[in-house]
Amino acid sequence: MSGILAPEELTEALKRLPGWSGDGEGIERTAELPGFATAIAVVDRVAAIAEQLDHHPDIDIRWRTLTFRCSTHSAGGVTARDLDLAARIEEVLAGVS
Ligand SMILES: C[C@H](O)[C@H](O)[C@H]1CNC2=NC(N)=NC(=O)C2=N1
Repeated sequence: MSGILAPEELTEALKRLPGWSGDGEGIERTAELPGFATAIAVVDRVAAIAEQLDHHPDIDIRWRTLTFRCSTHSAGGVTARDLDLAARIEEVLAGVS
């Protein structure tokens, strides 16, 4: 089981995740894609990764703007699993924009 990150650990981790911000409650990033179809393709790839990891982000879809929010519901905060998921979301975004 991963535990909730200490505030200093979270601050350090966010330095390695440009574009992501957050606090003990969750981390998030917004990304604007070239269009709606691309945004949905990103959501589809992230969904496959989330199923693999058994760890799922909250996703807000507004036309071509996506907001991903990662927190570990069962732990009530941000854990290493959220950092891993955020890094994987970054890989997907890097592949399309
Ligand atoms: C049973 C299953 O492992 C849990 O419900 C998982 C699924 N995905 C999850 N995703 C996130 N973000 N937090 C969780 O606590 C969580 N729990």
